[in-house]
Amino acid sequence: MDTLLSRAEIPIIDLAHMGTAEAPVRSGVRRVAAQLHSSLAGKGLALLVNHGIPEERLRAVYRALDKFCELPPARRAAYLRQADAGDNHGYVPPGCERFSGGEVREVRHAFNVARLDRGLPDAEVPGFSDVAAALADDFRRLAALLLRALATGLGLQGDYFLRSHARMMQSGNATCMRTLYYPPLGAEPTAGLTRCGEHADYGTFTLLAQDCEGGLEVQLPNRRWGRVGHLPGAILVNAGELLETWTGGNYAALRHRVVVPEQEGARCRGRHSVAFFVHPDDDTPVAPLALTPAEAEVQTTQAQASGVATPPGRGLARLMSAPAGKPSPKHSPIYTAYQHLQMRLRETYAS
Ligand SMILES: O=C(O)CCC(=O)C(=O)O
Ligand SMILES: [Fe+2]
Repeated sequence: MDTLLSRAEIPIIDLAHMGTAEAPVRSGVRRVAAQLHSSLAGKGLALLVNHGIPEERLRAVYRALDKFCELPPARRAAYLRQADAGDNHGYVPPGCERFSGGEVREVRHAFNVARLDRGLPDAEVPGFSDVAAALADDFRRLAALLLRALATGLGLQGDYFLRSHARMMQSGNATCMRTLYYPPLGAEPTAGLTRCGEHADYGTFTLLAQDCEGGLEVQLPNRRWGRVGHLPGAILVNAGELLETWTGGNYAALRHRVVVPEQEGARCRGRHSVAFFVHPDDDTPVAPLALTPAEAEVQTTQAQASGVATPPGRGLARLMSAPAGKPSPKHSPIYTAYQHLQMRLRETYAS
C-alpha cells in the first residue's frame, strides 16, 4: 500500500543513547533535539524508535481494554467519564465524541486514564490499573525526555518545558493516557460512521502507539490526506495546539483522523491504539514564546491580573525568533492550559 512511510515522507527518530530526562546524555539529546525540531517544524510529526516502551506493555493494556469492552453496558457505565469532574478521566462509549462535526458518529471505545488512584475498573477487570500504571509510567518518562529535547531544539534551557510539565499524571495537570478500541464494523455499509474524525490534539504533543491495523491519516501541508503506514513498534509524536501557540505557529498542530478501512477483511477486524496526551500543568499560561521582552512583560502583567501564574521562564522567550512569514501573535489573549482544555472538551463532547 502507498503510504507516507513507504514514500519515506515521515522522519524516523532513533532515541537510543539519550539517557533519561533526569540523567540526559548531552550528545544524544542534542542530536534528537535537532531532528525533532526539523520534523515538527517541517511535518508536524515523526516516528520514534528505540523509545524504551516494550511492546508487551502495550499488548497487556490492549487485552485489559478488550476485557472491559466485553462487559455488559450497565457494568461499563459505572466508569463513565464525568463531564463535570474537571478532569478527562473515565470511559467514553462509542458515539460520544464529535470531531468532524455534523452527524458522523465515531465508532470507538475510549478509556481515558488521567488518574491512577481512582476510577479504574479493577473490580471488573482484575489487574487493569497495574498494566495501565506500568504503561503510563513509561509514557511519562518518554514524554519527559522529549520535553528536554524539545526545549534544546528551540534554543531554550533543557528543563524549560519540564518545569511547566512537572505534574504529568497527577492532579493539576491534564496529561492523559487514552486507551482505544475500535470494534470490527462488519461487511455492512458504513456511511455516517468513522473511526475517528479529523482533529488536532489539544495539548503540548501526543505520543501514539498503534497495532498493525492501520487507518491513521494525517493532513499534509497541501491539505491532502496521507496514510501514515505501519512501522512495527514505532511511536508517533505529533504537535498539539499548545505547542503551536507557544511556537507562534512554527510547530503546527497536526490534523489527523482514523478512517474506516476500504477492504472488507480489515473492516471485520478491530483496531487498538494508545494515545498519550502530554499537557502542561493547569496554571501554565498559553501565550506565544516568541515575544519581545516588553511584550512578554505586558502579557505577564495581564496574566497576573487575571490570576494565573507567571509563564515559566518567560525571560527566555526572546531566545526564540518569530517564524518567518507568519502573522505576529502579539495580541493573542492570554489564558491558561486548563481554560484551553475545558473549552476544547466542551466542544468535543457537546451533544
Ligand atoms: O487511534 C488513533 O490512532 C488516533 C486517536 C486520536 O487521534 C485521538 O484520540 O486523539
Ligand atoms: Fe488525536
